[in-house]
Amino acid sequence: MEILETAAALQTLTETWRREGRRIGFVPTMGALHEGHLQLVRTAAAENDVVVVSIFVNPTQFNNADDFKFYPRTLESDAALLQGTGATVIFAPSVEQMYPRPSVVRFDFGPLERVMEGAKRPGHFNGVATVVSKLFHLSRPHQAYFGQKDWQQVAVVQQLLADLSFDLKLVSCPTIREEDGLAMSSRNRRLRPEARAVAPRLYEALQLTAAALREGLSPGEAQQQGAEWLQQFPDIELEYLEVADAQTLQPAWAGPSAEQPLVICLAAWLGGVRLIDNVLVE
Ligand SMILES: Nc1ncnc2c1ncn2[C@@H]1O[C@H](COP(=O)(O)OP(=O)(O)OP(=O)(O)O)[C@@H](O)[C@H]1O
Ligand SMILES: CC(C)(CO)[C@@H](O)C(=O)[O-]
Ligand code: BAL
Repeated sequence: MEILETAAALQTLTETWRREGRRIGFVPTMGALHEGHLQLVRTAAAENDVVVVSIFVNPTQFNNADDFKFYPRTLESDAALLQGTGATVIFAPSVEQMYPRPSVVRFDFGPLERVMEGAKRPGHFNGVATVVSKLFHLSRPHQAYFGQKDWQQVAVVQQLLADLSFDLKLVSCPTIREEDGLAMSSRNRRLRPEARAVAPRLYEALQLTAAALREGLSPGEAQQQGAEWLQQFPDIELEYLEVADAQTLQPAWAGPSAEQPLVICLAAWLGGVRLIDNVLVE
């Protein structure tokens, strides 16, 4: 499995693949790979002829300098993990390759990014949309694979595809969890043991909130119950826990229905590490 480091090299390769009529799957990542990423790659390999996996810690989507600085970078072990998953090529560019000059185009996703991750991480989705657009142009995928752990990101990228008429399909894949329920995340490896021990409570809080909704509590009441339950864990500093329409991500006013599935999303700090998770309530 080759590692390409320049935009030109990837473009040449994907141009050839397109000419040969090969179906291209694409999995964008920021590296520090875990089983969640590997599942995306395996799915992409099963549904396409060739698979590009990008590994790039994208500076423009970080609004916190320390988060960017301490984001794990483990290219060598990532390449080893990808062996046998069906990845054809790794694209691991430098910042200069991706941003030969500072980008000035700005994306505004309206109400979609005025909530949750968009509200708490100003500029985050502009950075995601910028880099994802560039990566789509370079990898020329027929299908791109994203994880539902980043539910809002999937909604934003769907909007991006529609607004800019990208000719590719977004495939969103289920969240892969540790045995104790914690959503796999590259940032988990930065958790200190005390924080790691309490981290599964995040998923438990989401499940409790989902159960409250199913029992007939209003979204507001269920949300409050989930947030209050988390208060018993002093190592968890909740940033938000929100019950939202699963499509529009706007705050939900009624319980789940066939027409309006809901998503419960949260973000929390555990000893300096910020984690997110969500569950769908249909
Ligand atoms: N546990 C998971 N299950 C399924 N997909 C996942 C999981 N974790 C991440 N992904 C997906 O992998 C892709 C790359 O994500 P990324 O490299 O940011 O990993 P990450 O583990 O989410 O890291 P972090 O949350 O610490 O930034 C995204 O589409 C993301 O949604
Ligand atoms: C899609 C992505 C690779 C863009 O940098 C990133 O936001 C991520 O890892 O989810
Ligand atoms: N998985 C989302 C990337 C980020 O947190 O910046």
